[in-house]
Amino acid sequence: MSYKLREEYDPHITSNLKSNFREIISGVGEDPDREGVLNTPERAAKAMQFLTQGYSMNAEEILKKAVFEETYDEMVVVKDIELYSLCEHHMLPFFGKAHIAYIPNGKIIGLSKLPRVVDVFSRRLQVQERLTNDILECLNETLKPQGVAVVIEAVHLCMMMRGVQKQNSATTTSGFRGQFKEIETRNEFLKLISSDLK
Ligand SMILES: Nc1nc2c(ncn2[C@@H]2O[C@H](COP(=O)(O)OP(=O)(O)OP(=O)(O)O)[C@@H](O)[C@H]2O)c(=O)[nH]1
Ligand SMILES: [Zn+2]
Repeated sequence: MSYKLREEYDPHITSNLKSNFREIISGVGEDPDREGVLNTPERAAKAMQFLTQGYSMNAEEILKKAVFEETYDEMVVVKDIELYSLCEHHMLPFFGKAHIAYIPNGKIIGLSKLPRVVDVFSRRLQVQERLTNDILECLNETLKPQGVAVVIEAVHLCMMMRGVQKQNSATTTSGFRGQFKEIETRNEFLKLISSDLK
C-alpha cells in the first residue's frame, strides 16, 4: 500500500466516531445543537482518523519500494524530522523531532522514506519509547544495516496543559543497534544531530 495523507474517510468509522464526539460535546456541558459546534462531531471524527492513519499503513511496504543496491558504507543521517503523535494515556498530542541514522550494508534507502516511516508509527496512539523502538526495529529488519540509531525529542501536552503543568520539560528517547552500540559511532551521530548545519 502506498503512503498518502488521508483525504477520504471511511463512512462507517466516521459515523461511529461522529456519534461518540457528539456525546463528548454534551458530556463536557456544551449544547451539541448550538450552531458553532453542530458540524464539530464530523470534523473531529475526520481529524481523529487523520491523526491515527498510521494503523492502516505498512512501513515495511513503504520502505521496500525504495531500496537501492549501493556500496556506500558511511553513516547516513536525516535529522530534525518533525513528528506529531497522540499519547495513549490521555489521547493528547506529543510532538517534536526525530533524528535517524543508519550505516548501509550494501543497500541504501530513498531518503524520503525515513520521514514516512516516522509518520506511519507516530500517527497512532503511542508512548514515546515505543515509537522510538517501532522506527528502530522496522529499519533494522527491513534494511538489515550495519547499524541504525533513532533519537526522538518531544514535548507532551498532557504534561503541559494538565497534570504537572510543566511548560519547559522535554523528553528524549533513543535506540541504537549494531555499530551504534560502539561509543565512537554513537558520538559521531550525536555530534552530527547537534550541529546547526541545515
Ligand atoms: N513513559 C511515558 N509516559 C507517558 C508518555 N505519555 C504520557 N505518559 C505518562 O503516562 C502516565 C500516566 O499516569 P497515570 O497516573 O495513570 O495518569 P494521570 O493520573 O493522568 O497522571 P498525571 O499525568 O501525572 O496526572 C503519566 O505519568 C504521563 O506523564 C510517554 O510517551 N511515555
Ligand atoms: Zn499523556
